[in-house]
Amino acid sequence: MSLSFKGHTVVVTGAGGGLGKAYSLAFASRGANVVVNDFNGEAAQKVVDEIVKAGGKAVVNTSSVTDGDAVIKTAVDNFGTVTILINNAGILRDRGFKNMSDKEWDQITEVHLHGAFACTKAAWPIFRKQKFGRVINTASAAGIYGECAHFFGNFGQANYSAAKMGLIGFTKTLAREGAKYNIKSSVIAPMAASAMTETIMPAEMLKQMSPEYVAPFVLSLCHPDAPDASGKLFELGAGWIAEVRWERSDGAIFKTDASFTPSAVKQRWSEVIDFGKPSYPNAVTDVDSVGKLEAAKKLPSNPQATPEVRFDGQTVIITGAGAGLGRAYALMYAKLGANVVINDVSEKGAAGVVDEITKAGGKAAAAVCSAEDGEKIVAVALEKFGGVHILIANAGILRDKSFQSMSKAEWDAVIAVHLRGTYKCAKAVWPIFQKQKYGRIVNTCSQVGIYGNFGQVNYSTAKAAIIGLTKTLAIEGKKYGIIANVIAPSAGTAMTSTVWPQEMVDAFKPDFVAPVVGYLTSKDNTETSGCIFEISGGWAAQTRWQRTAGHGFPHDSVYTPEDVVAKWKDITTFDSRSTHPVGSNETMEHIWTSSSSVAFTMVNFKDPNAFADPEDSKIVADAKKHVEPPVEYNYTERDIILYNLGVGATEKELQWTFEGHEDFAALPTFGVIPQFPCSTGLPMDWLPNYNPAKLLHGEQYLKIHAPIPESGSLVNEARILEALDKGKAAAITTIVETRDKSSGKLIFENQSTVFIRGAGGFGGRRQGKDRGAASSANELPKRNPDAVVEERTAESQAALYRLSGDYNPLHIQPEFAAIGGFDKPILHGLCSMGISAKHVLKTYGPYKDIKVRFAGVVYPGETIITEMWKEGTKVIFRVKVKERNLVALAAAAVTLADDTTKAKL
Ligand SMILES: CCCCCCC[C@@H](O)CC(=O)SCCNC(=O)CCNC(=O)[C@H](O)C(C)(C)COP(=O)(O)OP(=O)(O)OC[C@H]1O[C@@H](n2cnc3c(N)ncnc32)[C@H](O)[C@@H]1OP(=O)(O)O
Repeated sequence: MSLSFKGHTVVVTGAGGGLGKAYSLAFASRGANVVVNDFNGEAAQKVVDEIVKAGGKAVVNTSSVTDGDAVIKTAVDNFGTVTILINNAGILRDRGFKNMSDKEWDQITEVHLHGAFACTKAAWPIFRKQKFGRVINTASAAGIYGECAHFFGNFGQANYSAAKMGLIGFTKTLAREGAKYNIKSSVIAPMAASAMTETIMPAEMLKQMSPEYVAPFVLSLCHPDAPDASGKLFELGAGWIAEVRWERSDGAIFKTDASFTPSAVKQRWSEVIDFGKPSYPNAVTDVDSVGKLEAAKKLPSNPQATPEVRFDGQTVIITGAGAGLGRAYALMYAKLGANVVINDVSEKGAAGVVDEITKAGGKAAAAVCSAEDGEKIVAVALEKFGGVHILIANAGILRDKSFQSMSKAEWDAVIAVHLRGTYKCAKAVWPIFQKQKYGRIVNTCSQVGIYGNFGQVNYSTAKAAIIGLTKTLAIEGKKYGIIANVIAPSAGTAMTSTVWPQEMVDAFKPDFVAPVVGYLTSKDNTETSGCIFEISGGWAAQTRWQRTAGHGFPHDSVYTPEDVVAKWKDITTFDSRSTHPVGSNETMEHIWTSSSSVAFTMVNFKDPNAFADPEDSKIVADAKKHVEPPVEYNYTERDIILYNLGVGATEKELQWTFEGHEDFAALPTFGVIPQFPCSTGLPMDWLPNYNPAKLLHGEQYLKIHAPIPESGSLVNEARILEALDKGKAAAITTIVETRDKSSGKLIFENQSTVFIRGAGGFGGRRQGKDRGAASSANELPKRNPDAVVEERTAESQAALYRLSGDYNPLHIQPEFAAIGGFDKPILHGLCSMGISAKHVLKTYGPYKDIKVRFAGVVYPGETIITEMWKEGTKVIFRVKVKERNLVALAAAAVTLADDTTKAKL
């Protein structure tokens, strides 16, 4: 199949450079007429010239995207119609949330949201009439995850994250509204090199991150013969493409009576966030709310956590609290000891709730104004109660209309109250929360924002945008003790009564949502932040992203739209390889891997040929095909302490040996431990003359991808990466990826080489391939070491260390050691590594990867000398055994953590 766009007219906004230019050239090269929109007329003209020179047809349009009519008119005037609209124009106004100005917020909303609305709105009637239309909206990893990859060195994108996530909601509703008219809308989160990234990316990667690697996919989404991708979200870059969808936990159902309290929610919180039985909803109707409410009614009273969740002395601001959900929250907080600020535009409504609370002996004050007047509301809290600890942004309105007939005023009103109102309130409490290093925020989304809904394009966009905003707040607030979550509640309120039947309005009481909000904003919630919860009638569940493993096209040439169609299944199949990314770093890693010949992370462990090498002998090729089933590793603080002690941490170093210390943490080399149950399971008996007593640890590489949790469940996957025939010996390298069990987030990558004496002679490769940072070849600088640390190991060091998971008898049993050729048991290689890495950590601070070669044996009781040389971001080191003046660790180095990683490690 060849995908031609002859007869199509494509409008590309922001097409003077970057992605927009790449789209324009690609469409034109396949026969489409192109309107190259850019406010920079010169840049747009250059693109048009290039197209025309190549024999294509294109015209310039320099209107602002907010003047969608003018943009689309250029298409109609020049080519008679428009069939495809690529909403690509965008700007950045990055700023930490505290310092973000309203102007910076509004400018982003204006271009991304109002711009996409205006252009799509102008094209829509034409699409409907001709019964064909394609819309591509441009989101970003920043929108999906609330942050841009730290690779780009970027923090401070609350405005951009909100707008980009808003466009995902926008697309989902457009897809529903257009279905009947063959109008399909998809949304992409592309990663491509730009002026901004040029300074920090290696040249090879820059080439592969070019917009040319994004454009073919966009073409494939727009072609009439391509697979249907309407309403779908894709992440892509450097030739790697994956689909992203929502995944929801089964959640917990609570008895809907007086025992449904924040304490009851606390008691069963682990059930709410348990993804053991996930579902993949696609629409607001994909939940049996009535069934759940019925089930809730039949339950016995809810068990309560002790001590009770309370809010004594805390002040809560609730917007839109004059009725409905806001009122229910207010009554609950007041009952549990909080001072409550009741914000509402209705004076009567606010006064009524204040009265109700005061009469019941509680404390409340009214703030009668729009939610957009965040400062005024906060001023009331400060004046009446002297502070603020919790913000519930709840105010909202509906202006439902089909997209075709929605007016700009209806669009603007909903975006203003929901999105800008939420922003303004969060902005007003932020400096207070930052200063007091405490704050809780619950923002209000809706299932309509998550899944899209017919007739609510304004509402779904605003609500989705609130998800993006909240995720950024969670990220930026973390170091200040600020926790922010977003809820999608369904309850019978004045607002829903306009769209729900009365019996549902009566049944789904706002009181059945409030306790979850209470728990989320309590002191008791110290972990859950940046998450989305769907709540209705006693049921609460968490909703998160799930992403396919996707497909990475090879980089020898740019892939084509036809290639995309051929690989559609790989791109869009959700299976056991799918992940639950929570940050854009994971996207970056994926892209980085797919575009780098030396990185091995994120390999497809299920692909038996993942490490196939034409130079391998048959026996090696077969061994590499072995796929070990994933193995779990569960641990607690106790395991961390045991490990830390095993590598010489002392009772004086409480951050490593006392779980109550405020900086309690695992030493970074703990990262080699969780893989043990998995990597040691890989069969080695295919090697000739294999004798486990002759096995020595040869090399180790550890990369730490994410902060090490203090406890948890991790899942390991292991494969043989390389098998070298060293003649007399075999050098076998395994690769293990260790992920967080619930989020799927990559935490560690290990590459371990074992040297098995007497097991060579099986043929094939003798020298290893370049494994990038994992390769061992560090020349020692020709100067004296910059730092030296000495530490005597204990006679019992190996006996203690082995309890962390390496039970090899070589380290404890004299007879076994004798078979291995040693007079007495030897120290674990990884124990020596852990001790010396601790020296590096104490001298130079945290690092994000480490590699060593075990060059000589260390015996327990001997003294380790770590010599260090700082070379830029690397610390090269060598370990000697003092008593025998022998090198034990050679070719050793760490890469120091940059500032961003440091904050996270
Ligand atoms: C979690 C994942 C699983 C991990 C399981 C680990 C289980 C643990 O319980 C086991 C341990 O902890 S053992 C203790 C730690 N290790 C040691 O003490 C080994 C110390 N090293 C040695 O004795 C020698 O270097 C020795 C014996 C390794 C090599 O010495 P020689 O035989 O003299 O080799 P040499 O002549 O110098 O070189 C031959 C070829 O081999 C390559 N090579 C050398 N040292 C290597 C090493 N450490 N790792 C990998 N390759 C190594 C050389 O480059 C050379 O290659 P070529 O011939 O192609 O040039």
